Amino acid sequence: MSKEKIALFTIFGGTGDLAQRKLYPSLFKLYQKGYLKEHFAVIGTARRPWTNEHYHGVITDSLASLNADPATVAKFAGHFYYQSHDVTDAQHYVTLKQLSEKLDAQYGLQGNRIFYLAMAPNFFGTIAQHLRSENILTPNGFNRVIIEKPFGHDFESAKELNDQLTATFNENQIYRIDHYLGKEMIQNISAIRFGNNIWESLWNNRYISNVQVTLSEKLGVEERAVYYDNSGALRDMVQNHILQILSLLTMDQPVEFTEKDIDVEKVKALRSLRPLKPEEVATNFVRGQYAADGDVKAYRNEDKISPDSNTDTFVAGKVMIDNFRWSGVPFYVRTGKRLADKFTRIDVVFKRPIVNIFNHDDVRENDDAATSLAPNVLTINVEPTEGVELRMNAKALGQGFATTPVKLNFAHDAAATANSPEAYERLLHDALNGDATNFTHWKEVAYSWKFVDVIQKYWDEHTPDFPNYRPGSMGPDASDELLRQDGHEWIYKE
Ligand SMILES: NC(=O)C1=CN([C@@H]2O[C@H](COP(=O)(O)OP(=O)(O)OC[C@H]3O[C@@H](n4cnc5c(N)ncnc54)[C@H](OP(=O)(O)O)[C@@H]3O)[C@@H](O)[C@H]2O)C=CC1
Ligand SMILES: O=C1O[C@H](COP(=O)(O)O)[C@@H](O)[C@H](O)[C@H]1O
Repeated sequence: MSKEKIALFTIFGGTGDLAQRKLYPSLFKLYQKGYLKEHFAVIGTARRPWTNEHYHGVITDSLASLNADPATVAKFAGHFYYQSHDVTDAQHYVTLKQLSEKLDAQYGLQGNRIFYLAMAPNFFGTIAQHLRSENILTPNGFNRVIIEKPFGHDFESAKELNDQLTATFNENQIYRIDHYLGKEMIQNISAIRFGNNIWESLWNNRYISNVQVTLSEKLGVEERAVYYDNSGALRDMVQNHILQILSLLTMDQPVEFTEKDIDVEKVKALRSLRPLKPEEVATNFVRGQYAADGDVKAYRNEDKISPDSNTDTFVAGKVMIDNFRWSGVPFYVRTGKRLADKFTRIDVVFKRPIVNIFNHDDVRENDDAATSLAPNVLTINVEPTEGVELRMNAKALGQGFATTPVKLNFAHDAAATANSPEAYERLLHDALNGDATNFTHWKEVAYSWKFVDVIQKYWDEHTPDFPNYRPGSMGPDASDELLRQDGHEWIYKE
C-alpha cells in the first residue's frame, strides 16, 4: 500500500518563526521520504501582503540548511500557495474556502484538511469559529486542527478556547501539539520504563530518592518578545513540556500502549499532583529573570521588553505526587533562558544503600543512607545527546578494596540521531495518520493549568526582585537551595 498521505494543509501564521523554522522543513522531509508526493497542497496565510513567488522564496530559504536538490525544492515549493488576510476578517475565510476547493480539485486531495494554527493562542477561537461559520470543513474527507502550545493562558482561557474548538471540531479532530512529545528520548521514557523489568520494579518511592527534570536553554528571548513577555517560563515551558514529561515519568502502566489508555494514565498522574496552597508557593517554586553580562543584554533590555517587566525567564520547582507509588518523593523541575547550555535531561536519583559494608565508619546513627556510596542515578539525555546513562558503584581498580562511582552509557550515534525524524516532522506525520497518541488531550491540559495557575496567581500578586541570575549560570541561588533544604542537590550543576 502506498505510504503517500493526501491532504490540504492550511497554516495560519504562515509567515511566522515556527512555520519557517519548523513546519516547512518538516513538511519537506515528509516529501523527501515519500509520505507527501503529488496529492498535497499547502495554503500559507497571514496579514503580510506576500505574492506566491515571494512565498516560494521564503519556503526555499527555510530549507537552505538541508542542502537539498534545488529541483526537488522547487517542485515541493510549487505545492504552496499564499493568501494574505487577517484571521479576524470573515471575508478572508470566503476566499480561503474558494482556494481550498480549487486546490482540492487540482491535486485530488479527497476533501482531507489539516488546519495548523501557528500563531498566538488568543486567535485560536476566532479561527475555529470562522472555519465553522464559513463551512470550510469538508463532509467527505478528514478535518483535523493542530493547535500550538500554550493552549490558552490559564485554566479559564483554556476552557473557553476548548469550548470554541469543540463547537467546530470533535475531540478526535483536535491535535494539541506539544513538540516535546515528538522527541525521540521523551518517547523512549515509556520504552525504558515498561520494556525493562529492572526499572519498573524499582520505579517507586521505596527505591527512588528524588527525580530531576531540567530543560535548559542558552538563548535569550530572541525575536519572540511580544509572545514571551505575556507568557513567561512557567506558561511557556512548565505548564506543557515539563508537566507532560512528569506525567510520562510517573504514570502507571497503561492497559495497552494506545492513545486512549496512555491518556487515561497521564490524566491520573496529573490529577495526583499535590496542588499548592498560595502560602506554599514561595517555599516550593523559584522564579528568575536573567541579568546583563558583558555584551549579553538583560531581559529587561531586550527589544520590545518593558524595562520594568516582571516576566519570569527561569523557573525551578518542587512537585509532590500524592499516590501510593510516589508519596514522599520530590520531583524537582527547572527551566530557563540564558542558562549555562542548551540541554534537556531527566535524572532519576535512587536511594543509597542503608549500610555501607565496605566502610563501617560510614554507619551512623539515624542516617538514612551510607553517604560514602554515590547514589545510583539513571539519566535520560533528551537533547543534544540522545541516550541513557546509569551511575553505579563498583570496586576501584588495584590493590585493596574501595568502591568508586562508574557510569554505564548508551547514546545514539550522531548519524542515527541526524536521520531520525525531528519532533515536528514526527508529529505532522502522526497527524496525517490520524494518530494523536503523542499529542496532549483536554483533561491533561486542564489539570496542568489548574496546577500552574496557583503559582502564577501568587507571583502576579508579589513583586519579584529581578533580575536575579547571571547569564551562563543555572539560575538563581534559590534554585539550589530548593534541593539543599531537603538534603539533595542538582545532579547537573554548572
Ligand atoms: N517559535 C517557536 O520556537 C515556537 C512557537 N510555538 C508557538 O507557535 C505559535 C506561533 O509562534 P511564532 O511563530 O514564534 O510567532 P510569530 O510571532 O513569529 O508568528 C505569528 C504569526 O501569526 C501571524 N499573525 C499575527 N496576527 C495575525 C492576524 N491577525 N491575522 C493573520 N495572521 C496573523 C503573523 O503574520 P503577520 O504578522 O504577517 O500577520 C505570523 O505569521 C505560538 O502559539 C507559539 O507559542 C511553540 C513552540 C515553539
Ligand atoms: O515550546 C517552546 O520550546 C522551545 C524549546 O524547544 P526545543 O525543541 O528547542 O527544546 C523554547 O525555546 C520556546 O520558548 C518554547 O515556546
